[in-house]
Amino acid sequence: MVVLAKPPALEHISLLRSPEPGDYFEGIPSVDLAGPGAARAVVQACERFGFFKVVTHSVPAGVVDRLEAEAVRFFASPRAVKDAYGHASPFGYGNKRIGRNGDMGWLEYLLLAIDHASLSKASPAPSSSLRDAVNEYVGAMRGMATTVLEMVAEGLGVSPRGALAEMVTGAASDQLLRLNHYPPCPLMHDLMPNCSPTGFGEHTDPQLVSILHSNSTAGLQVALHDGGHWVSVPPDPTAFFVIVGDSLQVLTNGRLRSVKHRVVVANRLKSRLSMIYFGGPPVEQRIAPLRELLGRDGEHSEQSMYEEFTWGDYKKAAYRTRLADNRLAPFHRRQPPPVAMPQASSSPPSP
Ligand SMILES: C=C1C[C@]23C[C@H]1CC[C@H]2[C@@]12CCC[C@@](C)(C(=O)O1)[C@H]2[C@@H]3C(=O)O
Ligand SMILES: O=C(O)CCC(=O)C(=O)O
Repeated sequence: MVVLAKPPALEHISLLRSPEPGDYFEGIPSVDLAGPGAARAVVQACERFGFFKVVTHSVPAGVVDRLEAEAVRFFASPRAVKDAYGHASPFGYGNKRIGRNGDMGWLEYLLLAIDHASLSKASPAPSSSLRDAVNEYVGAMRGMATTVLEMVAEGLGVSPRGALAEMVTGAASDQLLRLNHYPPCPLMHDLMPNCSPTGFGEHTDPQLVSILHSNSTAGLQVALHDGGHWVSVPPDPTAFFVIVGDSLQVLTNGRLRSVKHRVVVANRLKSRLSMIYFGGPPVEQRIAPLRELLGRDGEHSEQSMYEEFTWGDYKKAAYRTRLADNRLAPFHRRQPPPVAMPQASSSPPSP
């Protein structure tokens, strides 16, 4: 048996089967947020996939292009310059290491905290032009997150319509932006053409919603709720992708489900560049199913599937986990014992 050694740069990075052209999944729902029936379409997509594509939106191309150009410039700068922006812990520049517990991927990134509507002082800004581009981009993402969450509320019959949206746009909300750069890895493809390095390992996002944009290099895969198969998402730099997070799953008592996703670095020539906005609530926010979804006026048709927690509790627990862990599992309520059927006195004893 021939055992091929992984190049040292790839040590600790797991390999995935290289996707084939036929792996592109064409069934990802597309939603025009301004179109008729958008609220229903958003809820349906979130229930079925926990993921959808926003096709018609009002984010000017210039806002995306400006941030993308800043990101390209930053990632092209010398390593020493990038390292000056901190080894992401959690904010700042990170290279291969994700989180604190040993996860590694074939990428470099800049993870930034957002205070209300602009880059937080806790996040180092590589340049004032990058800071401006981030602030402008985050403004657009907050707008889109608001629309999406208002539609979720409307589609589920929750009032007020802003109940979910205000959790991520209020002054104390906990928002993040990550710029990811996945360089190609031709050496790996020469060694093992059927395998590709993991760019970003499988995980669900802890927040309510995440909004992803990428250039035209493929790599994103999502796990289908129906069967758990991994499918490749066709890239579309004119669109945005909305990802349901764990907190929205709990707030809707499991009606909308967070989606597992990952990135595989399969293009041997071109970098993938992605920008992802994470909409999280204030630290003190109680995360529990919305009252309307548990039945009204004491007519308790449905019980909460989760133990109650705050976003602060969840985040603290999340930072102790590995990327692929199921972070909601510890908060799942155990099913109440089944109610015993009364025995009819005339029934014969069971054998
Ligand atoms: C192993 C990790 C890495 C975490 C924390 C912990 C579990 C979940 C990861 C994420 C996933 C979504 C974005 C992020 C920013 C988040 O909020 O949770 C990530 C964070 C990080 O990259 O630092
Ligand atoms: O780069 C991508 O397409 C996905 C990135 C991602 O999942 C993340 O940054 O949490």
